[in-house]
Amino acid sequence: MRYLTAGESHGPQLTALIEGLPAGMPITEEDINSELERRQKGHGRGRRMQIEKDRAFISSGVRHGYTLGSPVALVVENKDWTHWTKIMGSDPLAEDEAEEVKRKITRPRPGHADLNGGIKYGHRDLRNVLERSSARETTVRVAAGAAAKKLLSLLGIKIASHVLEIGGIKANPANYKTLDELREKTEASPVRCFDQEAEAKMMAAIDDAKKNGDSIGGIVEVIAEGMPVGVGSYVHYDRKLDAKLAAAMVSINAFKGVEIGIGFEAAEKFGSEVHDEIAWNSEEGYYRKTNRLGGLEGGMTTGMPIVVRGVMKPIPTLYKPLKSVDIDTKEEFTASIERSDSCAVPAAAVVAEAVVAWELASAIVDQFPSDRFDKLAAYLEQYRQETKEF
Ligand SMILES: Cc1cc2nc3c(=O)[nH]c(=O)nc-3n(C[C@H](O)[C@H](O)[C@H](O)COP(=O)(O)O)c2cc1C
Ligand SMILES: C=C(O[C@@H]1CC(C(=O)O)=C[C@@H](OP(=O)(O)O)[C@H]1O)C(=O)O
Repeated sequence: MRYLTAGESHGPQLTALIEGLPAGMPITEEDINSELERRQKGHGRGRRMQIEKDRAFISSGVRHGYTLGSPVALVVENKDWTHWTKIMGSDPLAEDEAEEVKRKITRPRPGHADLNGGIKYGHRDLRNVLERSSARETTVRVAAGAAAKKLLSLLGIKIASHVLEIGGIKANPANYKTLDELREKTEASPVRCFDQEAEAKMMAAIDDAKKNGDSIGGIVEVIAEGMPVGVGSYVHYDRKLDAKLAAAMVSINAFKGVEIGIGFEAAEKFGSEVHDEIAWNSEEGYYRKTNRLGGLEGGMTTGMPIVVRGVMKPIPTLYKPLKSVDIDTKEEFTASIERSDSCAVPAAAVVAEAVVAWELASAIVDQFPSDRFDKLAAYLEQYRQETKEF
């Protein structure tokens, strides 16, 4: 399975084009819209989120609520577009109006793609870079992820995400019995945090950063339960599922690191404290007595919950701006900004959930017979039984 996205932050629309969803899988716009709504929430978001009301339109590949096996295209309109029709229009501009219409940007923002992208593509108007490098694109990544989540849920695989840390405030380890309970608690939290004490402190930290014209980052965690054993492969570097998950997480705007299972903590432990002992019973088949390796060994699923964490750097656009250099005059300047998020970690947790869902669904579709959804579901059921008795 694969997907591409298109669209500029202030252009008319964003699109995700998905190939490989099995035919005959039930899906509705509501399945996608509920995920889009989750991504828009979170304490610390800026004024843009008050303008947008993200809704997906399924423009192809689905008929009467079922996938056709043909490419699925998902379109989300940018409501802000109405304010940018001239600035972002595709029609050529008359020479005398060009400069004033374009809202040309010659001042690259530290921490953004502006300068590198301008140099690479030869754009002296850095708007041509920032329009696409903006995290607005994560809207349609979440839309594609929603289709993947639907496939997973129909195959009995659950996925959830939550925030572990914001601006140095750490949540106590989430203590939950089921993923549904984790989800219920974190959905109700303005920072998607299970620990209510930490939640209050995180919100205060976001408010403080905003008051000081600054921004903060944090850590999110994604957990998926119910993956069959042996998804992914050890035989080639590019078939290892842990590698795909790591790439997917770091591909999210502002994500700078990934951990699987106990992650970096493994560096300070003995092997006997890290590796998960293997056991078997007739009900579950093989299982691990612990899950410190986060459901992945040798680039394949173990059948235990998949646990992936990602770290998001603080948002780069600051009301207390950093210094940079104007690419036309080469003079130093201090940037002035109109609007920005001060913390988008809660929203990024939803994006992380979407990209992990995509990689898991994709690995399943690529590994098992999947032209037809009913055949895939039946095959997977049989495979699960076989792996239990192996
Ligand atoms: C959900 C989300 C919202 C974001 N909002 C902003 C924002 O309002 N302002 C900003 O400067 N960066 C924001 N970012 C981060 C930038 O898009 C990102 O740092 C930039 O494109 C450079 O990419 P890099 O940090 O991955 O190198 C956001 C990221 C995510 C995931
Ligand atoms: C629009 C979204 O996030 C945007 C991501 C973003 C950036 O630089 O990444 C900058 C801001 O956009 P604008 O420049 O229009 O104020 C955020 O609002 C979104 O998440 O839907």
